[in-house]
Amino acid sequence: MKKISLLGATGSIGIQTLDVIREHPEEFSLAALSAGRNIPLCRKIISEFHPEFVSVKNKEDAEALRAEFPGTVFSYGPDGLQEAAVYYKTDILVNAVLGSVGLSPTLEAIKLGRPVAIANKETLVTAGHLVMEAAKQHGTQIIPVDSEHSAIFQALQGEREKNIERLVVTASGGSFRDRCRNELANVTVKEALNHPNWSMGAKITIDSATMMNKGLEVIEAHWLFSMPYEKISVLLHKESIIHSMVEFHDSSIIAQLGTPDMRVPIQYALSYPDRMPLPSGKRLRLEEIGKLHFAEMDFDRFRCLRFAYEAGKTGGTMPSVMNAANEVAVAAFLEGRIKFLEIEDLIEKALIAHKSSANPDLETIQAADSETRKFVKSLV
Ligand SMILES: NC(=O)C1=CN([C@@H]2O[C@H](COP(=O)(O)OP(=O)(O)OC[C@H]3O[C@@H](n4cnc5c(N)ncnc54)[C@H](OP(=O)(O)O)[C@@H]3O)[C@@H](O)[C@H]2O)C=CC1
Ligand SMILES: CC(=O)[C@@H](O)[C@H](O)COP(=O)(O)O
Ligand SMILES: [Mn+2]
Repeated sequence: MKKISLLGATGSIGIQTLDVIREHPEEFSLAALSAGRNIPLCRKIISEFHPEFVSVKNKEDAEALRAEFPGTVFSYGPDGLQEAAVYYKTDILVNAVLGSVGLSPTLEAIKLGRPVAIANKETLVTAGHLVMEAAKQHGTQIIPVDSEHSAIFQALQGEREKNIERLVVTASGGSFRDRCRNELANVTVKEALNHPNWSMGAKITIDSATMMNKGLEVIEAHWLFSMPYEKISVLLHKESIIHSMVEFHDSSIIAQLGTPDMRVPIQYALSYPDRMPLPSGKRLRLEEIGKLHFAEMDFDRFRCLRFAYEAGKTGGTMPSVMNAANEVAVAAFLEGRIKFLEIEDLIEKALIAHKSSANPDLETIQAADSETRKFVKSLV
């Protein structure tokens, strides 16, 4: 029985992680969780899974829940998130919280040598050097949950790093993949949230439409697989059937395929190195799909992807600045305060205004993050 600590239990990845736990009651149980503001859902999860420890965003919510569930320990805020991540009875942390708030709890779990199944891509983008260094130092396993990185991780099983020619990260193209740039000026939030293949949280769905999601994933791949940016390519693949690939020196390409169902990479991260059935999952039938399509990435159409390669190559605090600017800009777009194309304009302004500090520690990263948030908010 693997006891799980789940950060972001009320989100898209969190809910699908609970689906996996529900399908395998003999193998997995939920020992600790964190939620944000969705208290009705949090309440339902507690009633079904009986976790021992729960953290929520606000103190008042924690107090109300404590009165309702006297057998559970409650906490709140950033400290609570951290306590949930390192809860002493858990065997693995699933980090499915949204945004750079996921960084400190991940680092704390790594220091305990606790395996981390990582969905929260902002952690690796902002502090990949600290995360991977700490994981090496403490012998902690970092297992990717993001579908592309899970695909690469699976394709690399039994392979040697020295034989890799390049990683190929596939991209669906997002909600506006069939529109040119001048058709994007007045797109609505509702249109942007209509992803062609995946059902995901709002923020990542917008990131997918701007191609920032792929930018974050390129940086994530750089750290997870210690691969130089020159050896990471992005390929448009509109069906999201091939979740990513690895090309080797001998020209062989190994790909991982499947239906667009995040429960598969989540379950693989939990059962790794084993595999388990997923009874309610739909099997891929290529004969029903017929054709798969591929196209080269256009960096002028998708400017955010260019920003991400540049920020990643610059390194230091630049990826944190890009990420923080993106988080603020996407939130402003979702609230209807800016237009879609202003997301990339704001990110560009933040990147231009910032002078990167090399090899930053956690405090420097957090300072760059909060200064950027202030700067971008002042422009919105
Ligand atoms: N969705 C997907 O298919 C994929 C997501 N990812 C990554 O996984 C992460 C989560 O994505 P997703 O599940 O879509 O996001 P959602 O927005 O659906 O869920 C986010 C979760 O984080 C919680 N949360 C948000 N802000 C805070 C905060 N400040 N403090 C504490 N908890 C907070 C939310 O709580 P509440 O709702 O209760 O307020 C919710 O539980 C992201 O980094 C994303 O890029 C990666 C691959 C695929
Ligand atoms: C499910 C998942 O991993 C997402 O990151 C997904 O890949 C988004 O798809 P695109 O960014 O390719 O549109
Ligand atoms: Mn992904």
